[in-house]
Amino acid sequence: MKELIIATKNKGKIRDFEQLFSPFSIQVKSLLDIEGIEDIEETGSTFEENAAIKAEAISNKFGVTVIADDSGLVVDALNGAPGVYSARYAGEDKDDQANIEKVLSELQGTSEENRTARFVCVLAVSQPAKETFFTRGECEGTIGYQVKGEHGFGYDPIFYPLNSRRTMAEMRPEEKNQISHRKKALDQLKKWVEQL
Ligand SMILES: O=c1nc[nH]c2c1ncn2[C@H]1C[C@H](O)[C@@H](COP(=O)(O)OP(=O)(O)OP(=O)(O)O)O1
Ligand SMILES: [Mg+2]
Repeated sequence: MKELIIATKNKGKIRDFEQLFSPFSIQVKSLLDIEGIEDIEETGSTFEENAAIKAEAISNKFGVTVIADDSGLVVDALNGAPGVYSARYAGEDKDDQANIEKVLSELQGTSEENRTARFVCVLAVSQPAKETFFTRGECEGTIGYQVKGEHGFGYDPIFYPLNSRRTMAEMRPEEKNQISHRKKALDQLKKWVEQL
């Protein structure tokens, strides 16, 4: 089976990608499969910049094609926060629960119609001797008032996709992967993936 390296250490993303790539018969390899990869500092101020930093660091190190995913939650009432800082919103230790609590507390007193938000996923593709390119997917929704659901990761337990009465964490992985920002970003890579 063909293999593709995704420059991530996030187990939730890895599970999403394993499922999203399985129809293409592509085996996903992550940074958890390769020993001794240090955390890559995400010094950019956009999803594109951070995705490129991650993809190029690993692609240059091994001389192979690499995809990276930089993603996050953009909340309108918080002027776009946590955005590119989603993973580190409540501190450097990247604690999903603490991040969720911080978003809910910042939104205290914000009415239902003002709780609009979207998940954004930018994929960067870095190939030897080629220029890095990007795709982007977004999933619109609203932020709830409490955590609900056991599936998924990150902010899934407080995110209601548009027209859904369930949070993303209440959906089975196959359901999430039909509507997610990650799925939409990967859809735009379909032609490229098929020629791998
Ligand atoms: O489908 C999702 N469902 C829920 N939450 C999500 C999703 N997609 C991204 N998120 C959140 C998780 C994390 O708080 C941030 C990503 O941060 P981001 O830097 O891209 O990833 P990360 O540091 O966890 O792993 P890595 O950089 O190794 O890929 O957005
Ligand atoms: Mg990160």
